[in-house]
Amino acid sequence: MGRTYRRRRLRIKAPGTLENTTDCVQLKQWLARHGWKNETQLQLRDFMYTGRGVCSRKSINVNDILISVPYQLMVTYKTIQTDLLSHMPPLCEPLKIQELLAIFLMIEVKNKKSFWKEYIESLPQDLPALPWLTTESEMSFYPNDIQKISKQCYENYKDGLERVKKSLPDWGFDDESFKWAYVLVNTRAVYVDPNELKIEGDYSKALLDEPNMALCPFLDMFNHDFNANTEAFLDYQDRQLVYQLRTLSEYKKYDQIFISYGPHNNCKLLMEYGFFIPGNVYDVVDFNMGMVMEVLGVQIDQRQYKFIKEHSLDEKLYIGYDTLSFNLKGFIFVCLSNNCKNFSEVIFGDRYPQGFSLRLKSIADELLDYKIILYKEDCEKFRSFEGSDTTNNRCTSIIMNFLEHRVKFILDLKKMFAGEAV
Ligand SMILES: C[S@@+](CC[C@H](N)C(=O)[O-])C[C@H]1O[C@@H](n2cnc3c(N)ncnc32)[C@H](O)[C@@H]1O
Repeated sequence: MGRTYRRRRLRIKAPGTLENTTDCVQLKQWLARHGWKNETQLQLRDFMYTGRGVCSRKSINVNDILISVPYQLMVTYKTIQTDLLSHMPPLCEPLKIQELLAIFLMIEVKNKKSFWKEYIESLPQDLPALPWLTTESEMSFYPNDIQKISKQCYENYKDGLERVKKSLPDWGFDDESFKWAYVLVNTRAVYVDPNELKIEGDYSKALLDEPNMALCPFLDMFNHDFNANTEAFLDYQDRQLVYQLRTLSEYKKYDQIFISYGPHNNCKLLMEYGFFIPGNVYDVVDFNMGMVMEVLGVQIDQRQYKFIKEHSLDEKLYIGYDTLSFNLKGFIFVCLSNNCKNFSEVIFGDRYPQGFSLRLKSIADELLDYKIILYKEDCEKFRSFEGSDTTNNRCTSIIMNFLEHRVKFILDLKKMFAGEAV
Protein backbone atom coordinates (compact mmCIF):
# COMPACT_ATOMS: atom_id res chain seq x y z
CA MET A 1 0.00 0.00 0.00
CA GLY A 2 1.72 3.23 -1.19
CA ARG A 3 1.77 6.60 0.53
CA THR A 4 -0.58 8.17 -2.03
CA TYR A 5 -3.15 5.41 -1.47
CA ARG A 6 -2.91 5.80 2.29
CA ARG A 7 -3.37 9.54 2.01
CA ARG A 8 -6.32 9.11 -0.34
CA ARG A 9 -7.86 6.62 2.11
CA LEU A 10 -7.41 9.04 4.94
CA ARG A 11 -9.09 11.75 2.96
CA ILE A 12 -12.04 9.51 2.15
CA LYS A 13 -12.39 8.52 5.79
CA ALA A 14 -12.13 12.02 7.12
CA PRO A 15 -13.85 14.42 4.72
CA GLY A 16 -13.81 17.92 6.18
CA THR A 17 -13.09 16.85 9.72
CA LEU A 18 -13.58 19.60 12.30
CA GLU A 19 -12.22 17.52 15.16
CA ASN A 20 -9.02 19.51 15.46
CA THR A 21 -10.60 22.94 15.38
CA THR A 22 -10.33 24.91 18.61
CA ASP A 23 -14.11 25.22 18.94
CA CYS A 24 -14.65 21.49 18.61
CA VAL A 25 -11.77 20.46 20.89
CA GLN A 26 -12.87 22.91 23.59
CA LEU A 27 -16.53 21.99 23.31
CA LYS A 28 -15.76 18.28 23.67
CA GLN A 29 -13.37 18.87 26.59
CA TRP A 30 -15.96 21.02 28.35
CA LEU A 31 -18.66 18.40 27.81
CA ALA A 32 -16.32 15.64 29.08
CA ARG A 33 -15.41 17.67 32.18
CA HIS A 34 -19.10 17.79 33.01
CA GLY A 35 -19.83 14.11 32.55
CA TRP A 36 -20.38 13.59 28.80
CA LYS A 37 -19.02 10.20 27.81
CA ASN A 38 -19.41 10.29 24.02
CA GLU A 39 -19.91 6.54 23.99
CA THR A 40 -20.93 6.64 20.32
CA GLN A 41 -17.66 8.41 19.39
CA LEU A 42 -19.42 11.27 17.68
CA GLN A 43 -17.35 13.65 15.60
CA LEU A 44 -18.00 16.97 13.92
CA ARG A 45 -17.45 17.27 10.18
CA ASP A 46 -18.09 19.65 7.38
CA PHE A 47 -20.35 17.82 4.94
CA MET A 48 -20.76 18.81 1.33
CA TYR A 49 -24.46 19.68 1.15
CA THR A 50 -25.36 20.33 4.73
CA GLY A 51 -22.32 22.07 6.21
CA ARG A 52 -21.23 21.22 9.74
CA GLY A 53 -22.82 18.02 11.01
CA VAL A 54 -22.19 14.87 13.02
CA CYS A 55 -20.84 11.41 12.21
CA SER A 56 -19.40 8.60 14.28
CA ARG A 57 -16.12 6.73 14.23
CA LYS A 58 -18.14 3.53 14.56
CA SER A 59 -21.23 2.21 12.87
CA ILE A 60 -24.52 3.01 14.56
CA ASN A 61 -27.28 0.41 14.81
CA VAL A 62 -31.03 0.66 15.16
CA ASN A 63 -31.95 1.29 18.83
CA ASP A 64 -28.48 2.58 19.77
CA ILE A 65 -28.41 5.56 22.09
CA LEU A 66 -26.97 8.21 19.80
CA ILE A 67 -26.11 10.73 22.45
CA SER A 68 -26.59 11.29 26.19
CA VAL A 69 -26.17 14.89 27.26
CA PRO A 70 -25.98 15.54 31.02
CA TYR A 71 -29.07 17.47 31.95
CA GLN A 72 -27.01 20.09 33.82
CA LEU A 73 -25.45 21.06 30.47
CA MET A 74 -28.80 21.91 28.92
CA VAL A 75 -30.09 25.46 28.99
CA THR A 76 -33.68 25.01 30.16
CA TYR A 77 -36.14 27.34 31.83
CA LYS A 78 -34.61 26.22 35.13
CA THR A 79 -31.23 27.57 33.98
CA ILE A 80 -32.97 30.80 33.03
CA GLN A 81 -34.47 30.99 36.52
CA THR A 82 -31.19 30.42 38.36
CA ASP A 83 -28.65 32.03 36.02
CA LEU A 84 -30.65 34.86 34.51
CA LEU A 85 -33.85 35.94 36.23
CA SER A 86 -32.41 35.84 39.73
CA HIS A 87 -29.61 38.24 38.70
CA MET A 88 -31.68 40.90 37.00
CA PRO A 89 -34.51 43.29 37.87
CA PRO A 90 -37.94 41.70 37.54
CA LEU A 91 -39.30 41.62 34.00
CA CYS A 92 -41.89 44.35 33.38
CA GLU A 93 -43.81 41.92 31.16
CA PRO A 94 -43.65 38.15 30.75
CA LEU A 95 -41.74 36.87 27.73
CA LYS A 96 -41.81 33.78 25.56
CA ILE A 97 -39.36 30.96 26.30
CA GLN A 98 -37.61 31.59 22.94
CA GLU A 99 -37.06 35.23 23.90
CA LEU A 100 -35.71 34.34 27.34
CA LEU A 101 -33.30 31.81 25.85
CA ALA A 102 -32.19 34.47 23.34
CA ILE A 103 -31.52 36.97 26.15
CA PHE A 104 -29.60 34.28 28.00
CA LEU A 105 -27.38 33.68 24.95
CA MET A 106 -26.74 37.40 24.45
CA ILE A 107 -25.70 37.86 28.07
CA GLU A 108 -23.46 34.80 28.08
CA VAL A 109 -21.74 35.88 24.84
CA LYS A 110 -20.54 38.99 26.67
CA ASN A 111 -19.59 37.18 29.86
CA LYS A 112 -15.88 36.31 29.61
CA LYS A 113 -16.14 33.99 32.62
CA SER A 114 -19.29 32.25 31.50
CA PHE A 115 -19.78 28.63 32.52
CA TRP A 116 -21.20 28.20 29.00
CA LYS A 117 -18.22 29.78 27.20
CA GLU A 118 -17.21 26.65 25.24
CA TYR A 119 -20.79 26.03 24.18
CA ILE A 120 -21.35 29.64 23.15
CA GLU A 121 -18.16 29.57 21.09
CA SER A 122 -19.36 26.50 19.24
CA LEU A 123 -22.39 28.39 17.93
CA PRO A 124 -22.26 29.68 14.35
CA GLN A 125 -21.59 33.39 13.92
CA ASP A 126 -23.50 33.54 10.64
CA LEU A 127 -27.20 33.00 10.55
CA PRO A 128 -28.78 30.59 8.08
CA ALA A 129 -30.17 32.22 4.92
CA LEU A 130 -33.75 32.61 6.13
CA PRO A 131 -35.93 34.37 3.53
CA TRP A 132 -37.34 36.76 6.13
CA LEU A 133 -33.89 38.00 7.18
CA THR A 134 -33.86 40.47 4.33
CA THR A 135 -35.10 43.96 3.59
CA GLU A 136 -38.77 44.71 3.06
CA SER A 137 -38.06 45.88 -0.48
CA GLU A 138 -36.36 42.60 -1.39
CA MET A 139 -39.21 40.69 0.17
CA SER A 140 -41.62 42.53 -2.12
CA PHE A 141 -40.08 40.63 -5.08
CA TYR A 142 -40.85 37.27 -3.53
CA PRO A 143 -43.82 35.30 -4.92
CA ASN A 144 -46.98 36.12 -2.98
CA ASP A 145 -47.16 32.94 -0.92
CA ILE A 146 -43.51 33.10 0.16
CA GLN A 147 -43.80 36.81 0.79
CA LYS A 148 -46.79 36.27 3.07
CA ILE A 149 -45.02 33.65 5.20
CA SER A 150 -41.77 35.67 5.27
CA LYS A 151 -43.66 38.73 6.49
CA GLN A 152 -45.34 36.66 9.18
CA CYS A 153 -41.98 35.29 10.39
CA TYR A 154 -40.55 38.80 10.40
CA GLU A 155 -43.57 40.10 12.36
CA ASN A 156 -43.14 37.34 14.94
CA TYR A 157 -39.51 38.31 15.36
CA LYS A 158 -40.38 42.04 15.60
CA ASP A 159 -43.08 41.31 18.19
CA GLY A 160 -40.50 39.40 20.21
CA LEU A 161 -38.01 42.24 19.97
CA GLU A 162 -40.61 44.83 21.03
CA ARG A 163 -41.75 42.65 23.91
CA VAL A 164 -38.19 42.22 25.14
CA LYS A 165 -37.56 45.98 24.92
CA LYS A 166 -40.73 46.70 26.90
CA SER A 167 -39.96 44.04 29.43
CA LEU A 168 -36.39 45.27 29.96
CA PRO A 169 -36.54 49.05 29.46
CA ASP A 170 -32.86 49.44 30.35
CA TRP A 171 -32.07 47.18 27.45
CA GLY A 172 -28.38 47.40 26.63
CA PHE A 173 -28.14 45.20 23.53
CA ASP A 174 -28.43 46.09 19.89
CA ASP A 175 -31.16 44.68 17.69
CA GLU A 176 -28.70 42.66 15.59
CA SER A 177 -27.51 40.66 18.61
CA PHE A 178 -31.10 39.89 19.48
CA LYS A 179 -31.77 38.76 15.91
CA TRP A 180 -28.74 36.45 16.03
CA ALA A 181 -29.76 34.91 19.34
CA TYR A 182 -33.46 34.67 18.42
CA VAL A 183 -32.71 32.80 15.19
CA LEU A 184 -30.16 30.53 16.83
CA VAL A 185 -32.62 29.51 19.50
CA ASN A 186 -35.29 28.84 16.90
CA THR A 187 -33.03 26.72 14.72
CA ARG A 188 -31.27 24.82 17.52
CA ALA A 189 -33.59 24.36 20.50
CA VAL A 190 -35.06 20.96 21.35
CA TYR A 191 -38.47 20.24 22.79
CA VAL A 192 -38.62 19.39 26.49
CA ASP A 193 -41.67 18.30 28.41
CA PRO A 194 -42.38 21.11 30.93
CA ASN A 195 -43.63 18.54 33.47
CA GLU A 196 -40.28 16.79 33.45
CA LEU A 197 -38.48 20.02 34.35
CA LYS A 198 -40.22 20.02 37.76
CA ILE A 199 -40.26 23.80 37.92
CA GLU A 200 -40.85 25.21 41.36
CA GLY A 201 -43.27 28.08 41.82
CA ASP A 202 -45.46 29.90 39.35
CA TYR A 203 -43.63 30.67 36.13
CA SER A 204 -46.45 32.65 34.54
CA LYS A 205 -45.04 35.97 35.80
CA ALA A 206 -41.94 35.49 33.66
CA LEU A 207 -43.30 33.31 30.88
CA LEU A 208 -46.01 33.96 28.31
CA ASP A 209 -45.95 30.39 27.04
CA GLU A 210 -44.77 26.96 28.19
CA PRO A 211 -41.14 26.31 29.21
CA ASN A 212 -40.86 23.68 26.49
CA MET A 213 -37.71 24.74 24.62
CA ALA A 214 -34.13 24.07 25.69
CA LEU A 215 -30.66 24.37 24.22
CA CYS A 216 -28.67 21.19 24.19
CA PRO A 217 -24.92 21.41 23.49
CA PHE A 218 -23.60 19.05 20.80
CA LEU A 219 -27.04 17.61 20.19
CA ASP A 220 -27.71 20.84 18.31
CA MET A 221 -24.99 19.88 15.82
CA PHE A 222 -27.14 17.22 14.14
CA ASN A 223 -28.60 18.18 10.80
CA HIS A 224 -32.09 17.28 9.66
CA ASP A 225 -33.27 14.52 7.37
CA PHE A 226 -36.92 13.65 6.86
CA ASN A 227 -36.00 9.93 6.86
CA ALA A 228 -34.27 10.04 10.22
CA ASN A 229 -36.08 8.61 13.14
CA THR A 230 -35.11 9.23 16.75
CA GLU A 231 -36.73 9.10 20.16
CA ALA A 232 -35.80 11.65 22.82
CA PHE A 233 -36.19 11.05 26.55
CA LEU A 234 -34.78 11.93 29.96
CA ASP A 235 -33.12 9.08 31.84
CA TYR A 236 -30.54 8.34 34.51
CA GLN A 237 -27.04 7.22 33.61
CA ASP A 238 -24.65 6.54 36.50
CA ARG A 239 -27.12 8.38 38.74
CA GLN A 240 -26.85 11.45 36.53
CA LEU A 241 -29.93 12.81 34.73
CA VAL A 242 -29.28 12.82 30.97
CA TYR A 243 -31.17 13.84 27.84
CA GLN A 244 -30.91 10.95 25.45
CA LEU A 245 -31.59 10.36 21.80
CA ARG A 246 -32.18 6.84 20.58
CA THR A 247 -31.86 6.32 16.84
CA LEU A 248 -34.26 4.11 14.93
CA SER A 249 -32.09 4.34 11.80
CA GLU A 250 -28.66 2.87 11.18
CA TYR A 251 -25.51 4.57 9.92
CA LYS A 252 -22.18 3.40 8.61
CA LYS A 253 -19.12 4.82 10.30
CA TYR A 254 -18.24 8.33 9.09
CA ASP A 255 -21.61 8.70 7.34
CA GLN A 256 -23.49 11.78 8.42
CA ILE A 257 -25.95 11.01 11.22
CA PHE A 258 -29.21 12.90 11.00
CA ILE A 259 -32.10 13.55 13.27
CA SER A 260 -35.55 14.76 12.22
CA TYR A 261 -36.70 18.23 13.23
CA GLY A 262 -40.28 17.16 12.46
CA PRO A 263 -42.42 16.23 9.46
CA HIS A 264 -41.84 19.63 7.83
CA ASN A 265 -42.55 20.51 4.21
CA ASN A 266 -39.88 22.36 2.24
CA CYS A 267 -41.44 25.79 2.67
CA LYS A 268 -41.40 25.37 6.45
CA LEU A 269 -37.79 24.14 6.38
CA LEU A 270 -36.79 27.13 4.28
CA MET A 271 -38.53 29.67 6.51
CA GLU A 272 -37.47 28.21 9.84
CA TYR A 273 -34.06 26.70 9.08
CA GLY A 274 -32.85 28.20 5.79
CA PHE A 275 -32.64 25.04 3.66
CA PHE A 276 -34.92 22.63 1.83
CA ILE A 277 -34.52 19.01 0.69
CA PRO A 278 -35.38 17.85 -2.84
CA GLY A 279 -37.50 14.71 -2.60
CA ASN A 280 -38.74 15.58 0.90
CA VAL A 281 -41.65 13.18 1.37
CA TYR A 282 -43.48 15.75 3.49
CA ASP A 283 -43.45 18.35 0.73
CA VAL A 284 -46.79 19.63 -0.56
CA VAL A 285 -48.28 22.04 -3.11
CA ASP A 286 -50.76 24.40 -1.46
CA PHE A 287 -53.95 25.77 -2.95
CA ASN A 288 -56.59 28.19 -1.82
CA MET A 289 -60.32 28.09 -2.27
CA GLY A 290 -60.30 30.59 -5.17
CA MET A 291 -57.69 28.64 -7.15
CA VAL A 292 -59.55 25.35 -6.80
CA MET A 293 -62.89 26.90 -7.80
CA GLU A 294 -61.27 28.56 -10.80
CA VAL A 295 -59.82 25.25 -11.99
CA LEU A 296 -63.17 23.50 -11.40
CA GLY A 297 -65.01 26.36 -13.13
CA VAL A 298 -67.78 26.34 -10.51
CA GLN A 299 -69.61 28.75 -8.22
CA ILE A 300 -71.03 27.52 -4.93
CA ASP A 301 -74.32 28.34 -3.21
CA GLN A 302 -74.87 29.40 0.40
CA ARG A 303 -75.41 25.86 1.69
CA GLN A 304 -72.17 24.63 0.16
CA TYR A 305 -70.28 27.68 1.44
CA LYS A 306 -71.67 27.25 4.95
CA PHE A 307 -70.70 23.57 5.06
CA ILE A 308 -67.18 24.34 3.85
CA LYS A 309 -66.68 27.07 6.43
CA GLU A 310 -68.25 25.12 9.29
CA HIS A 311 -65.91 22.20 8.65
CA SER A 312 -62.85 24.35 7.78
CA LEU A 313 -62.69 22.62 4.42
CA ASP A 314 -61.16 25.77 2.94
CA GLU A 315 -57.98 25.17 4.96
CA LYS A 316 -55.12 22.72 4.41
CA LEU A 317 -55.90 22.34 0.70
CA TYR A 318 -52.83 20.60 -0.70
CA ILE A 319 -51.43 17.86 -2.88
CA GLY A 320 -48.44 15.88 -1.67
CA TYR A 321 -46.65 12.64 -2.52
CA ASP A 322 -49.32 10.80 -0.55
CA THR A 323 -52.27 12.13 -2.48
CA LEU A 324 -54.76 15.01 -2.14
CA SER A 325 -55.30 16.23 1.41
CA PHE A 326 -58.48 15.10 3.13
CA ASN A 327 -59.81 18.66 2.99
CA LEU A 328 -59.00 19.19 -0.69
CA LYS A 329 -60.84 16.00 -1.60
CA GLY A 330 -63.84 17.04 0.52
CA PHE A 331 -63.76 20.61 -0.76
CA ILE A 332 -63.78 19.44 -4.39
CA PHE A 333 -66.65 17.06 -3.65
CA VAL A 334 -68.76 19.82 -2.07
CA CYS A 335 -68.03 22.20 -4.97
CA LEU A 336 -69.07 19.62 -7.55
CA SER A 337 -72.09 18.17 -5.76
CA ASN A 338 -74.66 20.85 -5.00
CA ASN A 339 -77.37 18.17 -5.25
CA CYS A 340 -75.88 16.04 -2.48
CA LYS A 341 -78.14 16.04 0.58
CA ASN A 342 -75.61 14.88 3.14
CA PHE A 343 -72.04 16.11 2.59
CA SER A 344 -70.92 14.86 6.00
CA GLU A 345 -71.91 11.28 5.31
CA VAL A 346 -69.84 11.19 2.12
CA ILE A 347 -66.80 13.09 3.34
CA PHE A 348 -66.45 11.93 6.92
CA GLY A 349 -67.80 8.44 6.19
CA ASP A 350 -65.51 8.15 3.15
CA ARG A 351 -68.47 7.20 0.95
CA TYR A 352 -67.46 8.97 -2.21
CA PRO A 353 -69.47 7.91 -5.26
CA GLN A 354 -68.06 5.46 -7.80
CA GLY A 355 -65.97 7.16 -10.40
CA PHE A 356 -65.13 10.13 -8.14
CA SER A 357 -61.61 8.84 -7.65
CA LEU A 358 -60.96 8.86 -11.40
CA ARG A 359 -62.41 12.34 -11.72
CA LEU A 360 -60.23 13.48 -8.84
CA LYS A 361 -57.17 12.24 -10.65
CA SER A 362 -57.79 14.43 -13.66
CA ILE A 363 -58.71 17.40 -11.40
CA ALA A 364 -55.43 16.92 -9.49
CA ASP A 365 -53.62 17.03 -12.82
CA GLU A 366 -55.39 20.27 -13.80
CA LEU A 367 -54.66 21.80 -10.40
CA LEU A 368 -50.99 20.93 -10.77
CA ASP A 369 -50.96 22.42 -14.30
CA TYR A 370 -52.49 25.60 -12.92
CA LYS A 371 -49.85 25.78 -10.21
CA ILE A 372 -46.97 25.05 -12.55
CA ILE A 373 -47.87 28.10 -14.65
CA LEU A 374 -47.86 30.25 -11.51
CA TYR A 375 -44.56 28.78 -10.31
CA LYS A 376 -42.91 29.30 -13.70
CA GLU A 377 -44.07 32.93 -13.68
CA ASP A 378 -42.68 33.30 -10.16
CA CYS A 379 -39.34 31.96 -11.38
CA GLU A 380 -39.24 34.38 -14.32
CA LYS A 381 -40.14 37.40 -12.20
CA PHE A 382 -37.65 36.49 -9.53
CA ARG A 383 -34.92 35.81 -12.06
CA SER A 384 -35.21 39.40 -13.33
CA PHE A 385 -34.99 40.64 -9.75
CA GLU A 386 -32.06 38.39 -8.98
CA GLY A 387 -30.12 39.94 -11.85
CA SER A 388 -30.79 43.43 -10.50
CA ASP A 389 -28.95 45.16 -7.70
CA THR A 390 -29.55 42.87 -4.72
CA THR A 391 -28.18 43.32 -1.27
CA ASN A 392 -28.81 39.92 0.24
CA ASN A 393 -27.45 37.37 -2.19
CA ARG A 394 -27.58 34.36 0.12
CA CYS A 395 -31.33 34.76 0.55
CA THR A 396 -32.05 35.49 -3.09
CA SER A 397 -30.04 32.54 -4.37
CA ILE A 398 -31.70 30.08 -2.01
CA ILE A 399 -35.13 31.45 -2.94
CA MET A 400 -34.27 31.06 -6.64
CA ASN A 401 -33.20 27.45 -6.06
CA PHE A 402 -36.36 26.86 -4.09
CA LEU A 403 -38.57 28.28 -6.86
CA GLU A 404 -36.87 26.17 -9.51
CA HIS A 405 -37.21 23.15 -7.28
CA ARG A 406 -40.98 23.77 -6.88
CA VAL A 407 -41.44 23.45 -10.64
CA LYS A 408 -39.54 20.14 -10.65
CA PHE A 409 -41.54 18.94 -7.66
CA ILE A 410 -44.84 19.53 -9.49
CA LEU A 411 -43.56 17.70 -12.55
CA ASP A 412 -42.72 14.77 -10.25
CA LEU A 413 -46.19 14.84 -8.74
CA LYS A 414 -47.79 14.93 -12.18
CA LYS A 415 -45.82 11.85 -13.21
CA MET A 416 -46.90 10.12 -10.03
CA PHE A 417 -50.57 10.95 -10.54
CA ALA A 418 -50.38 9.82 -14.16
CA GLY A 419 -49.49 6.34 -12.89
CA GLU A 420 -51.64 5.97 -9.79
CA ALA A 421 -55.21 6.13 -8.62
CA VAL A 422 -55.98 8.95 -6.17
C1 LIG B 1 -29.54 22.48 14.74
S1 LIG B 1 -28.51 23.25 13.59
C2 LIG B 1 -27.60 21.91 12.98
C3 LIG B 1 -26.09 22.13 13.04
C4 LIG B 1 -25.56 23.20 12.15
N1 LIG B 1 -25.32 22.66 10.83
C5 LIG B 1 -24.29 23.80 12.71
O1 LIG B 1 -23.30 23.87 12.00
O2 LIG B 1 -24.31 24.24 13.84
C6 LIG B 1 -29.70 23.63 12.35
C7 LIG B 1 -29.13 24.34 11.14
O3 LIG B 1 -28.29 23.45 10.40
C8 LIG B 1 -28.51 23.58 9.01
N2 LIG B 1 -29.09 22.32 8.50
C9 LIG B 1 -29.70 21.36 9.21
N3 LIG B 1 -30.06 20.33 8.43
C10 LIG B 1 -29.69 20.64 7.19
C11 LIG B 1 -29.79 19.99 5.93
N4 LIG B 1 -30.37 18.79 5.79
N5 LIG B 1 -29.30 20.62 4.84
C12 LIG B 1 -28.73 21.83 4.94
N6 LIG B 1 -28.59 22.51 6.10
C13 LIG B 1 -29.06 21.92 7.21
C14 LIG B 1 -29.46 24.75 8.84
O4 LIG B 1 -28.71 25.93 8.69
C15 LIG B 1 -30.20 24.78 10.15
O5 LIG B 1 -30.70 26.06 10.46
